Amino acid sequence: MVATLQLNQVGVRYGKQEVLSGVTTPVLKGGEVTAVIGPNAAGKSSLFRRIAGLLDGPGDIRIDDAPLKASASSVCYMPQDTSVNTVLTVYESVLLARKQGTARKVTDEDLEEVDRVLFRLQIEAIAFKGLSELSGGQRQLVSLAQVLVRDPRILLLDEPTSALDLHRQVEVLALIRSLAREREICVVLAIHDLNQVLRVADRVMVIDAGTMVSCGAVDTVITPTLLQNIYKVEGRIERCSRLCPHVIIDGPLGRA
Ligand SMILES: Nc1ncnc2c1ncn2[C@@H]1O[C@H](COP(=O)(O)OP(=O)(O)OP(=O)(O)O)[C@@H](O)[C@H]1O
Repeated sequence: MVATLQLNQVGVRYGKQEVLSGVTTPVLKGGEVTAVIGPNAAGKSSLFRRIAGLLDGPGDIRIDDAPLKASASSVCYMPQDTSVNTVLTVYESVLLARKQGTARKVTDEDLEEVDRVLFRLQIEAIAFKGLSELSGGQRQLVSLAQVLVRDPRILLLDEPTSALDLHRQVEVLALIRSLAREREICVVLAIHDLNQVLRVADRVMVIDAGTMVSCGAVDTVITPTLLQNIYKVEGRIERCSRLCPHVIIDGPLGRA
């Protein structure tokens, strides 16, 4: 069955401070990638934590047309901060993530799935390294392995490529996109690089100052007006010789 996610008037408060309010989306469908963009401190991570069930707040979150509480196990969330404090190896941590929340014994299928995910992320070579010995980029790839191995229906990725080199960014985003299609899972990812958004996303949600200011097809949302209004820069969207759209920034607003 194709996964679905829908938000209705969703908000987040920290104590008395409201940092997000009234986020309402159309039904986000499995097979699609939705990019969440917006300036620093706009509320993107808070939205992810709310959908992951880590924060309470107003509004209704429905997964596969059921309330979040009934289907929380379908959601896997990769936070922005992937720092670790553990003596586990990469392999152990990914296997533990696979078993998370269950008391059952490890099966051959679990081991095969761990191998498969490490292979797809091309991190088999570091499988038996300790997590504390990894570089920032390696740590981010392992965090990604830890969520992918759980076979999520709703995959929430908060800046999953921020520590990766360009080659890895392109590969990982292509992998995420093909996993969304293959497994019909609903992927929602926060990402700052608008050119990567143009490559990977089917839909874009823009969060600014705690509200959702638009949600729609990539080419209708990523426009010179968005660059001006949200990012305060002058820019254009142009197609390269292979007809792929690219964002070109001319400079800060008023000084281009
Ligand atoms: N645990 C917290 N307690 C209180 N306020 C918080 C907490 N976490 C975040 N905030 C505040 O909520 C607002 C939104 O933060 P959030 O991390 O959701 O933004 P973001 O859009 O993900 O930003 P960035 O792009 O910089 O990662 C900010 O003003 C931030 O200071």
